[in-house]
Amino acid sequence: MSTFTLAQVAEHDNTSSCWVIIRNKVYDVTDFIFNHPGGPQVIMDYAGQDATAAFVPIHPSDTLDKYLPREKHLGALDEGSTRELRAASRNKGKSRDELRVEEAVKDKPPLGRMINVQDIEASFTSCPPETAKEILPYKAMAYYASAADDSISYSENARAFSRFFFHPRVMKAVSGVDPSTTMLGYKTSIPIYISGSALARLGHPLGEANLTRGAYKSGILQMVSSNSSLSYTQVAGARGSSEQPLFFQLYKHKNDDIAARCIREVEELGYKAIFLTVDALVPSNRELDTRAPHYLEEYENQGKIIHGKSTYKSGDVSILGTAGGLIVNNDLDMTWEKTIPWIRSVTKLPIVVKGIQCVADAVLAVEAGCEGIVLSNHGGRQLDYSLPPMEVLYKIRCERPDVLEKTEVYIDGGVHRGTDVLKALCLGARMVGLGRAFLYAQSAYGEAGVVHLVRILEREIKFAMASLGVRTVDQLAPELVERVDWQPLSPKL
Ligand SMILES: Cc1cc2nc3c(=O)[nH]c(=O)nc-3n(C[C@H](O)[C@H](O)[C@H](O)COP(=O)(O)O)c2cc1C
Repeated sequence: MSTFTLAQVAEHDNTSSCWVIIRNKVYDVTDFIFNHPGGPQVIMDYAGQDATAAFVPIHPSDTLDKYLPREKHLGALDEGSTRELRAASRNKGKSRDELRVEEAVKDKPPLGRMINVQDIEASFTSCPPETAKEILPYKAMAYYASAADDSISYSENARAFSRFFFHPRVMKAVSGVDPSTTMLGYKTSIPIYISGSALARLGHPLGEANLTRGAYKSGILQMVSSNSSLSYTQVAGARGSSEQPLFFQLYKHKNDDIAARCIREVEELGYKAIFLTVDALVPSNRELDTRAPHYLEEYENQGKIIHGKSTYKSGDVSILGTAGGLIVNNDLDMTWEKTIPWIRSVTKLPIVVKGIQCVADAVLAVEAGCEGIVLSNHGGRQLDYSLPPMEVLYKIRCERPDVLEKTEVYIDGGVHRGTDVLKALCLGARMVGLGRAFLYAQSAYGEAGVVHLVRILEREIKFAMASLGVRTVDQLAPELVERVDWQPLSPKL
């Protein structure tokens, strides 16, 4: 095997020839941008250098084997350079942000103090530290919490639930309330699932494995992101048993062969359904995330912008942010007529379309024969001012209730309470997904946090079901909720 010195790698730091070091191995990533989403970060920021620390939390361990041709795996660093890198990393010291996180982790409240979903999420500015956002490295917080433009859809997703009130029924037998149900035929202990969200390892070294194990222990279902930070094999390997169902969220690659390989891979690994994401094909404007490197630079310099020394020069603003690079290869030309039959030709797995934002598309998904749809605006992270999914669900209930009979309808975005879940089920949703809440729970408390989050929601759901006068989820009906045209005095955000 060839060996290289640090100086030799450093020579290749231009756009016509980009080499990087990852875990002491040397790779030529010049064309990587074209082959794998996520390439751009490595190329732009780490050409000629050691990219390990930036690469590892974002890319699964099999990324380079899968997407970078063998001839681009150049060899290893020589022994002297490896020692030099090791010494440099020992001497580098901790960043101010790393020290802040260490302190926050020490002060983290015990899990038992977390009595609702908001406790786990907590605000980034709350003092003393109140868990997830505080214990997250700034970059992870900015990526997880960010939303599009002015975050209007993000806040309204949650607020929409405040416009729905219950008509509880009394004198109904409700002992032994049972919130279990099924999704695509797979059993779940409560009607919530983990919605596929990228890069769980930014928040916790075990990342998606925390979600998978937590889902197993609490008996709920998990959708795994195309952009998970563990490989699809590693996530499947984290299952509590080979019977534990996993669903796969697909960003369809523009190259059909690469997309087909991905679908076949997850089918062989035992994933049970394809959730095709259709609402986030192009990078969106998430300013908290875009600003994160600038914020960190100032934070590390105790608030000072060191002019002339900044790594971020004028005209250098990239809205790609932490994950923009992950979706640069998406198929932008998907259609109902072409894409759904194409996926059917590749796999026998059920197809669910994730990211339906209006009644017309819900109808088209049914006509295309999809086994399910997710009403979602990507947690308000894509197109600001897209309607809250709860309002879309209400419109479907009013205008095309047949959709709710013909396919399974799921909803996500802004869900924080058991009552939110039940309002959606009353209107005809079968299941409700949560994205950020699970990322925060696993970041702050690992697998135990995931189980705890499910327990919180289970308690709230059971309480609300009994109070509504229903014993099983199939008794939740539209008559039990009413949409009001006024807003509570302090609607939740
Ligand atoms: C950090 C983050 C990453 C996400 N990554 C993906 C993804 O890779 N694929 C996808 O279809 N949706 C992704 N989503 C959207 C979620 O699946 C889900 O639709 C959304 O988070 C629901 O809103 P909530 O966070 O308010 O619960 C992501 C959401 C977040 C917050």
